[in-house]
Amino acid sequence: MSPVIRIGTRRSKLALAQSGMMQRAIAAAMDLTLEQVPLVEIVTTGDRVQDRRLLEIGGKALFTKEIEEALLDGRVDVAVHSMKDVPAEQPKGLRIAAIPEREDASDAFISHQYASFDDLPAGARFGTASLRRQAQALALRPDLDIQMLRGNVDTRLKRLAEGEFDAILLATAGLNRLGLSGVIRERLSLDRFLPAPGQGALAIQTRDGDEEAEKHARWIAALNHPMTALAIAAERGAMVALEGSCRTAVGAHATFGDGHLLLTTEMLSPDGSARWRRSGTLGDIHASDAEAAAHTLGQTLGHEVHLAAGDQEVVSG
Ligand SMILES: NCc1[nH]cc(CCC(=O)O)c1CC(=O)O
Repeated sequence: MSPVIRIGTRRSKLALAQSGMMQRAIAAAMDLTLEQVPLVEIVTTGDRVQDRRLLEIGGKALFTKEIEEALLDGRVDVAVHSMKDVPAEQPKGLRIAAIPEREDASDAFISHQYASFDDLPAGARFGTASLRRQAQALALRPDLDIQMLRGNVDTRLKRLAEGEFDAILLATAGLNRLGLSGVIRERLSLDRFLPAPGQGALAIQTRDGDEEAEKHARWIAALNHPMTALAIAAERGAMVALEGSCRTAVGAHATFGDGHLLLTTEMLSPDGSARWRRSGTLGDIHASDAEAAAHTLGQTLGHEVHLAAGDQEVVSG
């Protein structure tokens, strides 16, 4: 049987786990076989370059660019991304057709010797390449020795196992999707380690335009989880307002309670010595324009954080 929808994916284990989940969901929703929804592996610059901070080689679009090119040329019909890695602006001709239900948004603490973040001894070697995780860790524990740690999840766990670090942080969602939740020593509180905007969620991207592509987008829309999409709209609104520079440590997380969407967003100085945070709520979450309102809430709070940080030195290096 010939393919009906081809899914472009990075070939890291995490990307394959995530796109495999979506392959099964799409096949089930459309009553297709898995062979009719094949995975097409694409190597991205972000996968090839493992030794420098992403922002030094051009930012997070490096994980999505080659896949988006394949989508635009019609080599694939759908792309599955970690929401966290999707830049604020969609390239012309592409759109996010669905945001499935979010996994756990938290960060996970992983260590062989220490059971929790608070158990780390003075000067412990703490591996991360994320400015946000670095700043949040230093805000609580300025004594930590932050060390550069890039690479996919397996590489990071291997380097921890080899004794290069005392502890590392990884997204809980990625570990859960890989069946590696057993390595987690502590699920960090969302309050102390406010996640990256979109952490734990996936984005299903499609092409605009021709009738075939529109048909795919309508099918894919069945996988959208409206409450997740609303939370993501708010978090990404904050991200847009805060990302004046890619050298900032930014967190944003939205949750639901009492019929309200609650958003918290923050920016930190890279050394964690300063932290600016705002929270706000959106009441009418079932209104037809709720997503736009959530995005506006995010932008407003992000802007307030930006103003509060003012001319402070939030840029390192
Ligand atoms: N930047 C890499 C990346 N992009 C998405 C995830 C995890 C999965 C997710 O957040 O949904 C990870 C790895 C990590 O931060 O541990």
